[in-house]
Amino acid sequence: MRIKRLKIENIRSYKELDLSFQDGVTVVSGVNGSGKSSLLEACFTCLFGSKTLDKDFVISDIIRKGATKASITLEFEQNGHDYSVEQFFRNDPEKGRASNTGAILRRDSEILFDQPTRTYDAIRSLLSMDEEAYRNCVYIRQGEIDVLINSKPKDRQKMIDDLLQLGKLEEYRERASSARIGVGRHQKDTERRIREVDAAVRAIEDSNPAERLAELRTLSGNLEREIFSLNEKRDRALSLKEETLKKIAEFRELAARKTSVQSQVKELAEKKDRAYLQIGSAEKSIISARNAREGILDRIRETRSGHGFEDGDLEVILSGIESGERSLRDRMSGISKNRAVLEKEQSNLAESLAENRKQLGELERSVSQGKEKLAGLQSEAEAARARIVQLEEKRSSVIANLEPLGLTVEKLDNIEEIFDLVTDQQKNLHGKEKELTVKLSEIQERMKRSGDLLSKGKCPTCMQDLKGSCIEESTAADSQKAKELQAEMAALKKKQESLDSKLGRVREARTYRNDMETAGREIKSLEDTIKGLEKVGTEYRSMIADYDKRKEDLSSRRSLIEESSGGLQGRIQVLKQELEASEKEHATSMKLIEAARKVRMDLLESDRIRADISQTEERISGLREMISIFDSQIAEKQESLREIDSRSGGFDIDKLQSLLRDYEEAFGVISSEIERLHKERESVSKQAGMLENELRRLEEQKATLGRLNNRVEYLNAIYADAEELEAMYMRIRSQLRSNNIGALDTFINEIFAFMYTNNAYSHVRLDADYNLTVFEKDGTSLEPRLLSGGERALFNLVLRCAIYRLLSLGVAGRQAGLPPLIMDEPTVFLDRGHVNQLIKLIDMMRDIGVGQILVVSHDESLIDSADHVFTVEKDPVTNSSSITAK
Ligand SMILES: Nc1ncnc2c1ncn2[C@@H]1O[C@H](COP(=O)(O)OP(=O)(O)OP(=O)(O)O)[C@@H](O)[C@H]1O
Ligand SMILES: [Zn+2]
Repeated sequence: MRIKRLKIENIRSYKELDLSFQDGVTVVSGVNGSGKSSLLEACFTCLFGSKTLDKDFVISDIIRKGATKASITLEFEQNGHDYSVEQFFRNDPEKGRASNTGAILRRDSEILFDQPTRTYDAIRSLLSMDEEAYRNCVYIRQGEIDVLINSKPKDRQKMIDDLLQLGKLEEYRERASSARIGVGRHQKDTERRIREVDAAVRAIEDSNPAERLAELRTLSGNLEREIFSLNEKRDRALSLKEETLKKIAEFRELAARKTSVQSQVKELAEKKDRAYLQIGSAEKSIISARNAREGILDRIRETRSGHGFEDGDLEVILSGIESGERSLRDRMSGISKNRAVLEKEQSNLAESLAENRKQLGELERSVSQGKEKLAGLQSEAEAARARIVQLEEKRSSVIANLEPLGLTVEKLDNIEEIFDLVTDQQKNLHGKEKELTVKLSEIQERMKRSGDLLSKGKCPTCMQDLKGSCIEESTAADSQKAKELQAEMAALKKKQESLDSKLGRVREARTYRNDMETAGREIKSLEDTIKGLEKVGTEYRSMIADYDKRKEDLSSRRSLIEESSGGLQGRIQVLKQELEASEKEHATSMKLIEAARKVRMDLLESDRIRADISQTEERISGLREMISIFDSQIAEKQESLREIDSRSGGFDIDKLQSLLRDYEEAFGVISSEIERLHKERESVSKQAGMLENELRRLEEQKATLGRLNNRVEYLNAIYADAEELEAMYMRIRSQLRSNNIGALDTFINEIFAFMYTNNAYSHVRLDADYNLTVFEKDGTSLEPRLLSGGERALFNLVLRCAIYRLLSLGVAGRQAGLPPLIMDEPTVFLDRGHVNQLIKLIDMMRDIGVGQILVVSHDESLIDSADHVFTVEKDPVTNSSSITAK
């Protein structure tokens, strides 16, 4: 086993640590309390989990104070594989609970186990040691240096046996022993079973089951025979009973038949009565039919003589009358048709007459309208002419008015130009007047201001005297100018007045011109109107003449129509008379036809009645026949009644019924006896079945007995084998042990001689019972516990190194996994000389193949001789340990 790496989180004084280990001797040094032992403990705890805790320690002690989670990971090599163990811890200070929450074992990075107990078992078998062996051999804790020496030989023996794999042999021996004991138990069980089965077999055989079975079978045969004879008796009783029943049934059937035949006879008699009644009513109906027929024949004779056809075939007569009537009807319809044609013609004439009258009326209306219109037109033309005359007069009065204005008719054409000219001149004069007014008012204003100043006498600004100044002069000029302007203004006014009067005349002339123009236009339009009116008047006149002509035509046509209408009327009258005559004739022939048809109907009726009568007579004779059939049937039935009476006379029904009761009782008694015997037979066969079962069981038990005897023999053989095996394991172990003890004794003495530098003791002995004895030079023997502290430490080292040497020889394949040697403060009790020897011993251990040696020590020479040094320090501030490797 080679430790390669250790990782710590929150264990004891370590907050965190990741440390690699090398081969060879590593010395761990540091001041007290720096964390050296904690490092070794961490390795130990990582391998064996919470099993490493001493009785005074709990899990929360190894978790760093204040932390709630902690873990340790140890990587190591064993038998060519890389292993890693991880342990997880959790602390809950509030609940005061801490636990090992998980453990994972990996081989070559693959998880093998992930649960603390499984991991613990796996590590134990992988290292071939438990935590105790590890602590006693691999890892010597501080202060536990003499445990191996001080322990009882028995414990020492167990421990060394374990390390040397002798424990396995003991295990096998124990297994063989418990197998032997198990087999022994089986033997005993089986033997007890044999005794039980044997007793059961004997008990069955003692009760004689075969004999009992034979007895029961005989009994069963007797019962069978008895049942058979009773069954025969019962069958007889049954057949007698059935016979009697049959007779009773026969009697009952005859009685039923009699009743049915009697009711049939009654029914037939009733039917016969009904037939007689029917015959009576039929004969009555025949008499009344004959009377009715006589009546009808009388009526026929009467009608014939009344209409004159007493004799002759009725059909021939009727068809003669009917053909006469048809030709008469044809003629009548011919006349009616002709008459209708004529009447139509006449109504046509009346219509055209009415049309003619209407047209004439219309024409007359048009003529009178035309004349009225014509008169209106003429008066309109008259009025227009009068108006023209009026207008002419007005025109000549206008012309007369022009002269006083100094104008002629010709000049009126230019009156607009004249008007424009005069207006322009007037505007011009207005402009000049305004100019003059402005100038005049300016001057007058100036003159007023100067007058005011002059009246004050002095200039208000410069106080100069105004008399004789320029102002006086200009005021005089202004008044001169004002006079001139006023004169000019007066002239202008005069001119304006003359222009105004001229404009008045021109305006007047303009209205005259307008009047003349309007009158001219009106005259022109009036003349047009008159022309139009005259034209329309001519049209009307010719239209009226036209109408007059058409009126004449219409009147002449009218007289023509009236004439032909008179002719038609005459012809219609003639046709009417003809029709009346025909109708009379027709009515007579219709009456004749009616009478003949009535006779025909009566004849048919009389025939029908005659047929009815003969039918009824037939029915009567049928009914009579039926009555005679009924009579013969009744006679038949009465015959069979007599027969039934004679047959039923042989039965005594009371006797039959008492017999039936007797038979039934006998049947019941026999049946219950049979039932009882059946039950008895059943119980017998049940008992026989039980006995048969018992016999079968006897056979089975005998077979079981045979099997059990075989098994006991087999178990005896196995028991002997197990006993032999147990003894063999014991022999092998003690042989190996004595061999090992011999070797161990030799190594102990060799190493002791090497280590021990004083001269007191000669040698040591380890006997077959693992007792250790030390001998002085003079041969005196001492127990190790009597040695001094330093001597005990020395002995312990010697013993352990001897065991390592033995292991290194490869006991039971152990060699490959030789564990590291771990020592915590081994020099404590040693003097200088022995410390030096320890250094040499360590070298020797490395030479025999202990790959890793881990020593906690302050000793300088030990540190100097180390291959590697770990220096451990604890930071006083964080209270956390750390390690530096050299
Ligand atoms: N659960 C814990 N939490 C925190 N610190 C702890 C815990 N258990 C122990 N310690 C501290 O760990 C420190 C290191 O102890 P350790 O036994 O490893 O010291 P050491 O280096 O072996 O000293 P010595 O030379 O005296 O043997 C101690 O100072 C102790 O107070
Ligand atoms: Zn002035």
